[in-house]
Amino acid sequence: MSQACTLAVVVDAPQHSALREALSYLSDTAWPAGTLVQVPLGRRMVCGIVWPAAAGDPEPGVELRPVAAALDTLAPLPPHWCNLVSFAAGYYQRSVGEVALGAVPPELRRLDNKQLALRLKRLARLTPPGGAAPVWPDPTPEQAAALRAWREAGTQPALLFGSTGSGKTEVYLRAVADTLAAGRQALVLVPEINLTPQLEQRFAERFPDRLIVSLHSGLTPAQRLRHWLAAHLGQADIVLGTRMAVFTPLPRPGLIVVDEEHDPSYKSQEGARYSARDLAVYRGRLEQCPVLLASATPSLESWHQAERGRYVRLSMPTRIGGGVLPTVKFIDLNHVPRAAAHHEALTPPLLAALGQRLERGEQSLVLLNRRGYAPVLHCLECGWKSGCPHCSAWRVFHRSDRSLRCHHCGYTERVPRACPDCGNADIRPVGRGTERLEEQLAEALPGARVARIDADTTRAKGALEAELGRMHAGEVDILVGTQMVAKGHDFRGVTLVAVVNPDAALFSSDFRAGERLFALLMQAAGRAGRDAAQAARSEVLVQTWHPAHPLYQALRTHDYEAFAASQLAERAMAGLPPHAHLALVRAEGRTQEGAQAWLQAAADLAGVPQGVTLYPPVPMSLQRVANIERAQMLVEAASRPVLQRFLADWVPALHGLRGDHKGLVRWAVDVDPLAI
Ligand SMILES: Nc1ncnc2c1ncn2[C@@H]1O[C@H](COP(=O)(O)OP(=O)(O)OP(=O)(O)O)[C@@H](O)[C@H]1O
Ligand SMILES: [Zn+2]
Repeated sequence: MSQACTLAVVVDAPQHSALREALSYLSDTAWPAGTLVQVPLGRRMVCGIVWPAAAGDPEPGVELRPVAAALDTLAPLPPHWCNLVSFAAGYYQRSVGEVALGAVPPELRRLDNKQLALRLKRLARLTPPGGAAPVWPDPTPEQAAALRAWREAGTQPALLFGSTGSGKTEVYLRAVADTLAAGRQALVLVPEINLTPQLEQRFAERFPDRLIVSLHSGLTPAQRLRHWLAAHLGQADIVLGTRMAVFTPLPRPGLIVVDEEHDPSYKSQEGARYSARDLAVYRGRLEQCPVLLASATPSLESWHQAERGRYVRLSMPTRIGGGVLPTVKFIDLNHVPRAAAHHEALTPPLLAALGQRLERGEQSLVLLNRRGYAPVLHCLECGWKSGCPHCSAWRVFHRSDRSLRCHHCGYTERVPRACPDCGNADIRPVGRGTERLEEQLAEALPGARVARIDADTTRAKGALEAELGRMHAGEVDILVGTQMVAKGHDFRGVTLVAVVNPDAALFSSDFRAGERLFALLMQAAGRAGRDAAQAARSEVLVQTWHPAHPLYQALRTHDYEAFAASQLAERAMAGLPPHAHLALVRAEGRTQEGAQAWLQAAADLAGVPQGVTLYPPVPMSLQRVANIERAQMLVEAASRPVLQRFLADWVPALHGLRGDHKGLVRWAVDVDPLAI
């Protein structure tokens, strides 16, 4: 057989995770970069992608093996796609192969040319649904100005900073229309697609003659493959997806929208811990395509970029219809009778406000960011608490199935009838979660139609859509829920948003906790008074022990800008992002000492350059999960390039440390971590 050339191929090989670059294979065809291939690795046959890199010289004495097969029925992945993947792998310190193969549908890896040809043929059946000619509302003056400024911005990233209910969606729908008219494709990223079934509907109505596909983890493997192929082959004009969709190959990219760009779910929490928002901005630059970030509460990173003029800021302070934002009031728990304040989530003023909405036939939203019935069970006799035997956490009491469940490792048991330690029958729930709150509301307000939305009530397929549908149809008076109810919904009948007690985040050790809480409360507040006719009597009630806290005062005046300015000033003083750049090295081991010893050994390997600080290893705040001890070490640098250069030198060497540390289970680097 003639073996004409050597190809660089990336493979996903977890057992060789130190293999960060491409491997060399022989091939008698010079497959172009971006071609999927089957190659031998050890004794296995694995899927790989031909990479646009010079194939390295084989080590002397090593015989190169041939490419076994190429999936050449598929158009090669475009060069920009390969560049994006290479960048992401380098930036987040993972192997190119892991990121590359992780970004193609798993189904694709299993197909041969014949099977793929069949799928491609079936793809022709994907056609736009058609439908009535769309009705486009006239843009408001603010929307029109934002669009003008966006068109002038060209390929400079834009931050669409618009109040909740200011009609940001309408602006990017128009931007998408521009893009399609220019013959290009639009990629629209949203935090969680299931939370916004309305959005897909809106896109379908506006673009009846265009093929719109979605990409998210809720699809079947076959659907995911079909949608991905439609995007890659240019058949789909619009791709609507969650963070994973940032890697969708597009032959004619013309626009990337990142809606609710502040949302933490854009940052992956496993594998390559990438930020889809940051990669979207990088991708825009790479492909010379505009990027539109939208939020009422931008991340401080994006806000900072807008302040520095790197992003064009498009402001839309006014709500559609001219409605005002709801009045924010605080229920000072210090002034509520003590028993009521400590033991009941529902203070008399809160119940009165809810009762008033019931009388008027208006809807209320009650936010409590903790699911389950109670966070812990407690024995009044001996002090036993429902700890998880495998984690440093309490197990949560779920009343619906009378279980004690660990939310970290999943360990579940039936609730004991009596205290497992002393046999006392009087064990009680302490504190409350949404399940208990729902029960207390139903008791306190007989006749009210109370519903609940959280991760427990929405596990079944279609359950969330059904509940949201009932809410939109006015069949629910009071909706209780976690942060899921605060996001993006265009509820028309809500005039009261109550927040039971969000204080914990005020005193968190995590420097981003304040930013997250402020965004959550602003977003929750944004669900009230969206119908301009009801806006003036809409209210937000926050129950708190600290009504004078500056965060709450900024919330009272809906003043994101003041909040952002004070936070950024604090972060500048403290040397925190976006004024500094962080990475976390995490180690998990059978013992805490083992995990920390590995981190210490890693630190000893580092030649720490000027501008980089390496902090000592410490236990993570949730120290043990599923019997694994966790520790972390913070790396701080004055600038992004300094951090990147340091990590690029240091992290590859850490792969060699493993052998000396038997107690180590795994380790990983988190670049730009969300929480520390
Ligand atoms: N120009 C317009 N004319 C009439 N109605 C509009 C216009 N623009 C938007 N709307 C309507 O106003 C409501 C709020 O718009 P939208 O949901 O886009 O707000 P948003 O800025 O995305 O809010 P949030 O940040 O809270 O999600 C929607 O019901 C939308 O249909
Ligand atoms: Zn556990």
